[in-house]
Amino acid sequence: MDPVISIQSLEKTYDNGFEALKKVELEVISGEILALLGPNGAGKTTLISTVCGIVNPTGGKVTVGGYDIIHDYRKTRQMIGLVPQELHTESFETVWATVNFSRGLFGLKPNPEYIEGILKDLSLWDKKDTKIMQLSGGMKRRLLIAKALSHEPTVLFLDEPTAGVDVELRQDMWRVVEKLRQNGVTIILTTHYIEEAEEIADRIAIINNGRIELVERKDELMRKLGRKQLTLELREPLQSIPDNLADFNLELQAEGSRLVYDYDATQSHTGIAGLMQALSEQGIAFKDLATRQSSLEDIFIDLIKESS
Ligand SMILES: Nc1ncnc2c1ncn2[C@@H]1O[C@H](COP(=O)(O)OP(=O)(O)OP(=O)(O)O)[C@@H](O)[C@H]1O
Repeated sequence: MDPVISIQSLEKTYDNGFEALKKVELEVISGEILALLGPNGAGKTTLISTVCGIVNPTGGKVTVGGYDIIHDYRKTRQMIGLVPQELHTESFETVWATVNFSRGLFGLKPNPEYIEGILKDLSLWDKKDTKIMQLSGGMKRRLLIAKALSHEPTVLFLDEPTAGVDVELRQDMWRVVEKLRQNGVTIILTTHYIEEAEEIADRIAIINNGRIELVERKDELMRKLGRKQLTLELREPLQSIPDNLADFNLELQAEGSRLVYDYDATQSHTGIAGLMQALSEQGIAFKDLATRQSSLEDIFIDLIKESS
């Protein structure tokens, strides 16, 4: 599959000497949704801003659609839409004028039908004549997306799109993202809500301390690193874990009334059959059982812990 963005040995050292990106390598596949995850200060915004031409790299090479972001910056910027974290203007302009103006900045002919469609998708159509300064916080976020889409980009960056937004806006956003994906737009998003990435991303990239730690298809990542837990609610509480169960990775919880077994779901022998037999030999009966698959969030936390 063709990469639409190719990042090679990308480095960014800020003026104060801080190395925010350290030889970052990443390829973004055309038409995918890539979630870029990482703790605060990991370098997510720096990476996005560099690809978008807002931050100058100090080393390496980035191409978008085959064009170099420095030598062919006009071409690459034309292809990219960026939804930043916040809108900084308190303008007297109307929503309609602002979004059309954004499109004009890219030298494109006016396309009122297209802009109308975006505003409708983002539930902003009835605010088209409202001045920006009169919009609520949530509406300003919607406007940021409309502006980013005004020039019909083929690559869209969303930096923390759902931080602090209400459920309705979140749902609207994901509906728009889904529609864009169906139209072949490539989407790169950063989020602290890992369950969101789990829901919508095709691939996950994890960045930590300015380095890409891992890039993997989401389902593959969950399969490889996902662990499972079996929880048994015991009929009678145990004081301690009996000796014949010592080989199993067990934990006693809830004052001895709950036994939790951690196992690797990818192994052909999970040990569950053996555990059941050992329990029955000990006369330990249970009244209920449940299994739980580790979430992307669990995996993420473990990976970050390991690498720091
Ligand atoms: N202009 C700057 N000058 C010096 N250091 C900077 C500058 N901008 C960012 N940094 C530092 O670079 C590192 C990466 O910042 P960046 O904003 O890219 O992280 P992030 O992953 O987006 O974090 P968050 O999740 O908090 O938004 C941080 O340690 C930050 O303090």
